[in-house]
Amino acid sequence: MKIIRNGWLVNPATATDEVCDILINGEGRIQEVGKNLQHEGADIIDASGRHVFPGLIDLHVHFRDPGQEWKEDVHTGSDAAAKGGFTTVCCMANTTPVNDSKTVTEYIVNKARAYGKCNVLPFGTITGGMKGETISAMAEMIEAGAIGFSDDGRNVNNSEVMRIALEYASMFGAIMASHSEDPHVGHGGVVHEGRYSSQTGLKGIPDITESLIVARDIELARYTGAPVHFCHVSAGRSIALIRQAKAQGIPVTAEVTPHHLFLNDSAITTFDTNFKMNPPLRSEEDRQACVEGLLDGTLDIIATDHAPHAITDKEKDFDHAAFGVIGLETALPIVLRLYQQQKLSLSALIERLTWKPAQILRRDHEIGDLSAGKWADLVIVDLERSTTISTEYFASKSKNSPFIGQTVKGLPVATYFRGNCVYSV
Ligand SMILES: NC(=O)N[C@@H](CC(=O)O)C(=O)O
Ligand SMILES: [Zn+2]
Ligand SMILES: [Zn+2]
Repeated sequence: MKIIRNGWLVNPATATDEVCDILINGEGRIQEVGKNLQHEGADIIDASGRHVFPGLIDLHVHFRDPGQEWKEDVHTGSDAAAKGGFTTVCCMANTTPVNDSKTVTEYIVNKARAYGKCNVLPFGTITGGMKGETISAMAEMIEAGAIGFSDDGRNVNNSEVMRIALEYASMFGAIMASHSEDPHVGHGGVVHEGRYSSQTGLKGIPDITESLIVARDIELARYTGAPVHFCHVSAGRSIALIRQAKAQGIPVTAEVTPHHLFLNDSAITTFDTNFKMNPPLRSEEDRQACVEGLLDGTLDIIATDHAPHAITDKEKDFDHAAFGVIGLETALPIVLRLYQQQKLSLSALIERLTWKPAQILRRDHEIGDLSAGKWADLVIVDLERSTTISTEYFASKSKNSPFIGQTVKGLPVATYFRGNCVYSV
C-alpha cells in the first residue's frame, strides 16, 4: 500500500481541485481519496507543495517499433512518456512493417506490457499495407488489442474506402483517426504556403491541403453517422469547419499539438529542420485559431504527434529532411503556459490531457480519473520547477525537438503507473 500525501489533486473527472491524500492498494488501484488517510504499514510519498494529476494520455505518438528502432523503440518511447508524465500513449501504425495485422499489434502490446512503464495502445492501419486500397484486418487487430485505426502519415485518398472503413470501424467502437492531407494540393511542399514560403523560396503546403479533407471527412461522418477523430489540426479553416460540424451534431473530435499551439511559420526562416513537420507550422493567425479552438472546445484534446527521427534524417537541407518532431517530454510544460497566461484554468487544461482523451478512447471507466477503483496512474508535478530544454533532456532516442533552447516551467517530478514509480527526478 502507498499513500500519496498532501498533494494538490487536480482531477477533472470529479471536479476535484484541492489538497488531499490518495491511498493506493497492492494491485495498483486507488483505494481511497480523501483527507488525512491512514493505513498501517503504507509507504508514504510526500507530495506537499506539489500538484497531482491523472497520468497524461497521448492519442498520437510514433514509436518506430518494429522496423526503425534506431529512432525509437517501445522501451525508449515508454521512458520518454514516463518522463513527460504520460501513462497511456497510442502509437501510430506507420511502422516497418506497418501495423495492419494481429501479429504486429500483439508484438507491440506484449513488448509494452513486459516493460510496464505505461499503456501503449496501438492503432492499426485503416487500409492493408497503408496503401489506401483495401480495408485492413480490423477485427483481428481489435481482438489483439488495437484501440483504433489510422493511416497516419498518409491520407486515405479514396473516399469510398474511407466511407466503408468508417462504417466498419464504428461496429467495434474503435477510433478512426484522420491524417487529413490532400495528396495533390501542395504536393512536394515542405512548409506552410504563405509569407515565409515566398521569403525563403521553400515550397508551400496551403491550409486547404488539410481543410479540403477535413471537409470531406466531416461529410463522411455526417452521412455514415460514424465518428471521425482529426489528427494534428493546424489550420484556422479546418477549425472553423469542425466547429460548424459539432454545432450540427456531427460526431467529430479533434486534437491539436503543442507545437501548433505555440509556434508559427516564422520559425522556418532559420532553416532549422527541427521546425519541419507535417502538417507544417502555420501562420500566426492559424496558431491563434488553434488556441481559440482549444479554449472553446472545438479542439477536444492535446496530443503530441511525437515523431522521432535520427540526426541523419534531420541534418539535411530543408527540402530533404524528414517531417516530424518529438514531443512527449516537453508537452506538459509547454502547454502549462496556457495556465500561466491565465487563458485556461489548470483543471480545464489537464482535462484535455487526461479525462477527455480517456473518453475519446472509451477507456474512461479505468484511466484518466483518480477515483476509488481506477488505476493509480498519476503524475506529481512541481509547477515552479523550470529547465532550459537541451538535447540532454530527452529520454527519447531522438532529439528532434522544436523547443530546444526554450525555458519552461512546471515539470513532472514523479510518474506512477499502476501504483509503481516509473520516473522520478
Ligand atoms: N508528423 C510528422 O511530421 N510525421 C509523422 C507522420 C504524421 O504524423 O503524419 C511521422 O511518422 O514522422
Ligand atoms: Zn499525421
Ligand atoms: Zn503522426
